[in-house]
Amino acid sequence: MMRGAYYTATGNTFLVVDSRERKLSDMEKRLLVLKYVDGRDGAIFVERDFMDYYNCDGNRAAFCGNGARTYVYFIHEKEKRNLVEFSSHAGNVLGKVDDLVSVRMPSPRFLGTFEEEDYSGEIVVVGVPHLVIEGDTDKVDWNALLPLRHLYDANINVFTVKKEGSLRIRTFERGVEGETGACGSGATSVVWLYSRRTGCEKVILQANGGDLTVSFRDGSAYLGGGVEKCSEELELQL
Ligand SMILES: N[C@H](CCC[C@H](N)C(=O)O)C(=O)O
Repeated sequence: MMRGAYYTATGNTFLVVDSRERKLSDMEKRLLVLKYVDGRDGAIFVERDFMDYYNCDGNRAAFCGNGARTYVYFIHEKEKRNLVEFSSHAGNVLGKVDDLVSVRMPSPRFLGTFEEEDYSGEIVVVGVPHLVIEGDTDKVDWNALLPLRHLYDANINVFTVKKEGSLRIRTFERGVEGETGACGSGATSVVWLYSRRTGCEKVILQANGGDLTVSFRDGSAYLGGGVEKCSEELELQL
């Protein structure tokens, strides 16, 4: 019997499966995702020292920043540890619980710029690919952006600078195929570009589901924010 529960990380919603005692096959993971994610954005498989992540469409993604923060929160809850180190398909992750739940993110990689009819921006990988577009977050037409979502097989982030060090961000997530409450790797992609442009080393992002903080220290990007458990424990039938 596998046990799980639902969590939200700044509005990014997840099924968390406690797989510390029993590793599941890819087929078993896909089955649990399609059966139990039930409208959340994805599923986090908490394995011993490893996080596996699936989007709600049943496909694996290499990384999930808010998912990594939820992994850290889960281990903190169950094993009473404030420092949590684990690996993922995008490399090792260091996590910490203090007033925020924070993780060191995979190093951002710049892939280039894009220029289409009405939109232009940059392509950044933070474990997973993101398009970053500076624009009016009050007037986002996701339907008009769908061709870009598929052309680059990437998540799409639109951001506005509210004031120095304070951004508004909205994200359309691959594998959810819709706008989510927040996206940690997307937030990190946006801030990495903004920081290279302005030198700003700590940024608060207002996502739909709450605030995320991205800061840079010793060349690494750290993502911080809240995490909440929002259901009782469930018994998951394979
Ligand atoms: N919400 C996640 C991103 C999930 C990535 C997934 N949507 C994909 O790239 O396939 C985050 O907080 O980083």
